Amino acid sequence: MAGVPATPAVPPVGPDPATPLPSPWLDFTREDWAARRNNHPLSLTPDEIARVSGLGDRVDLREVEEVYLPLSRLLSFYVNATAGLHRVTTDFLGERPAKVPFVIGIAGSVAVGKSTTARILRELLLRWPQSPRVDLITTDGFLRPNAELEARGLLQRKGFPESYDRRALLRFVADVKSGKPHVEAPVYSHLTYDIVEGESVVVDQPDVLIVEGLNVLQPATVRSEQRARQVLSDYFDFSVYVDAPVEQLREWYVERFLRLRETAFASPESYFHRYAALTDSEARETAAGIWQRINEPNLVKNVEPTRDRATLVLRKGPDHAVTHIRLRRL
Ligand SMILES: Nc1ncnc2c1ncn2[C@@H]1O[C@H](COP(=O)(O)OP(=O)(O)O)[C@@H](O)[C@H]1O
Ligand SMILES: CC(C)(COP(=O)(O)O)[C@@H](O)C(=O)NCCC(=O)O
Repeated sequence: MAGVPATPAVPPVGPDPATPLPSPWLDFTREDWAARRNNHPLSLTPDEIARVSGLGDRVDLREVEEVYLPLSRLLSFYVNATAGLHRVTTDFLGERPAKVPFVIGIAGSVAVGKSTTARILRELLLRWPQSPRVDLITTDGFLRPNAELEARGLLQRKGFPESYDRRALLRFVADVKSGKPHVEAPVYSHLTYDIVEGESVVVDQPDVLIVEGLNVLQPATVRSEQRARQVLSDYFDFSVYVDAPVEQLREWYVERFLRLRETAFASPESYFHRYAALTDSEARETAAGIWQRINEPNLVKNVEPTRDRATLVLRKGPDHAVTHIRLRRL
């Protein structure tokens, strides 16, 4: 028997929950990204080669030219465009334009290369007329002193969000961003493994401030932060997450530890002086233990979940070579 024609399905009202949202990202292979240089022919000047080489003999100049130089170009466009936005807003308000620094956040795991990325970008940003003064700050200066961490049972949680004075960090960046002169930040020593009492660094109305640290893209987690309704990244004009597979990170951490054993740990002043006498295999085991106890759990729980909040993700493979780049377009 011929069946009764089925009632046509009524399409649901509103977006189909099964339809994926458009991706907010533009994805580039390293080759695609390097080809951006064709639109903006760029090469390192002899001066830049000298300054970047001074950052460490392991930094590959071709990598700098193909990956970081185009990024510094893109950043210089953002700095210009942001200054333009600021100008129209002050015009609209009838206010006198004040100098407002462009703030860049750099996030990622311990040992991924945040400090190196920050230092390379600082050197390269200096070439653009928009950014003659670039200051760099690391968030380790806002770690709580060891005595306080110990009293709170947090000495084995260095680098976790709760080990920082996040309110002081937020205030510091807010002050710099508001154009305040002479803003001071505390200083952390990797040698003594503690805050250096009585020492500070001063940031004095730069054109660009780079803020580098594990947790710079952290959302509000504790109640007092949720009440304050402000987080550090609210003050960022651009942010970079430096990314790499966890096995690779573990290896870089262990390698760096082995190198430090021959250099910094050898100093009697070093908190880790006792590690200087370790054999190779003992040193590897010690480093892998610290990685597994502290840095990897922090990466998994607190750092990596912030990756998608960044404006740009640099994904690295072996030898710190950047293999993929994602740029937020929405
Ligand atoms: N682009 C790079 N090229 C070569 N080596 C790098 C690069 N970035 C970082 N490294 C090396 O990797 C290690 C970790 O880098 P570092 O910048 O100290 O990491 P983080 O600040 O994220 O802990 C260091 O030994 C550094 O010399
Ligand atoms: C100092 C750090 C917390 C990094 O701080 P950051 O500048 O990213 O805020 C980290 O490098 C560290 O020392 N972690 C403790 C575990 C370890 O000894 O590796």
